[in-house]
Amino acid sequence: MIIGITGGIASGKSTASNYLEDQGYPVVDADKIAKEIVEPNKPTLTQIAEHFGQGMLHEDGSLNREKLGSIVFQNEEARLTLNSIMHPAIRREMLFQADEYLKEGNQIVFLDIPLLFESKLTSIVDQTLLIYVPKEIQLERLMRRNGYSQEEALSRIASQMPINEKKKLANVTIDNSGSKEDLSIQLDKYLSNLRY
Ligand SMILES: CC(C)(COP(=O)(O)OP(=O)(O)OC[C@H]1O[C@@H](n2cnc3c(N)ncnc32)[C@H](O)[C@@H]1O)[C@@H](O)C(=O)NCCC(=O)NCCS
Ligand SMILES: Nc1ncnc2c1ncn2[C@@H]1O[C@H](COP(=O)(O)OP(=O)(O)OP(=O)(O)O)[C@@H](O)[C@H]1O
Repeated sequence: MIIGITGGIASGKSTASNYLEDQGYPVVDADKIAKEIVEPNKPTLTQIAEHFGQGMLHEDGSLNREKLGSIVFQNEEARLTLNSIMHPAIRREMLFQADEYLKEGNQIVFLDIPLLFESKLTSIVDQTLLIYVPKEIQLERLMRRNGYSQEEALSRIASQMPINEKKKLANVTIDNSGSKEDLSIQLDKYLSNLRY
C-alpha cells in the first residue's frame, strides 16, 4: 500500500515523515529526490542552466537554490517551466524507490510529496494523508524556519494550492496546530487504524 503524505509548505510533512521513519516505516521524500537530481553534472541541472542561464550555478557548478527560488516563486511561468523540467524525473525516481521498498516486503510505503494535488499525482498512491495547519501558523513557522520576510513566505505559500482546498481533497487529515508530541499521538492513532 502506498500512502501519499502532503500539506502546504512548512505544514509539518517532514516532521511527520521523520516520526514515521522512527517507527520503522519507509518514506520516499520528493524534496530529497528533487535535490539529488540537480547535483553537479546531472542532466536535469544542465537543462536548468540551459533554460534559466549559467547564472543559476555557483562557481563550483552546484545549483544556486536561493537565486532560482527567488525567480520561480515570483513568476508563475518560470515555476511551471522548472516543474516541467524536474517533475517527470522526480516522479520516476519516487516510483522506483517505492517499488524497491515493496519488493523488500514492506506492506506500507509513504511518499512525502509537497505538490501531490497540484501535480495530479494522486493516481500513484492508494491513500492521501494531509498534514494540516491553518495559514497563519503555516506563515509563522515558515518565516521562523527559513528566516524569510513575510513577503517571501507569502509568495511561496501563494505558489501552492491553498491548504484549505487540499483539506477537501485528502482522504485523511491530521491537524498539526498543536505540539510535535500532539502530532505523534495523532499519527499513532492513524497507524493503529490503518487497514491494508
Ligand atoms: C526552487 C528551488 C531550487 C528552491 O530551493 P529551496 O532550497 O529554497 O527549497 P526546497 O527545495 O527546500 O523546497 C521547500 C518547499 O518549497 C515548496 N516548493 C518547492 N518547489 C515548489 C514548486 N515548484 N511549486 C510550489 N512549491 C514548491 C515545497 O513545499 C517544498 O517542500 C527548489 O524548491 C526546487 O528545485 N523546486 C522545484 C522542484 C519541486 O517542485 N520540488 C517540490 C516538490 S517535488
Ligand atoms: N507541531 C509543531 N509545533 C511546532 N513547530 C513545528 C511543529 N511541526 C513542525 N514544526 C516546525 O515547523 C517547521 C516546518 O515543519 P516541516 O519542516 O516538518 O514542514 P514541511 O511541511 O516538511 O516543510 P516543506 O514543505 O518546506 O518541506 C519546522 O521548523 C518544524 O520544526
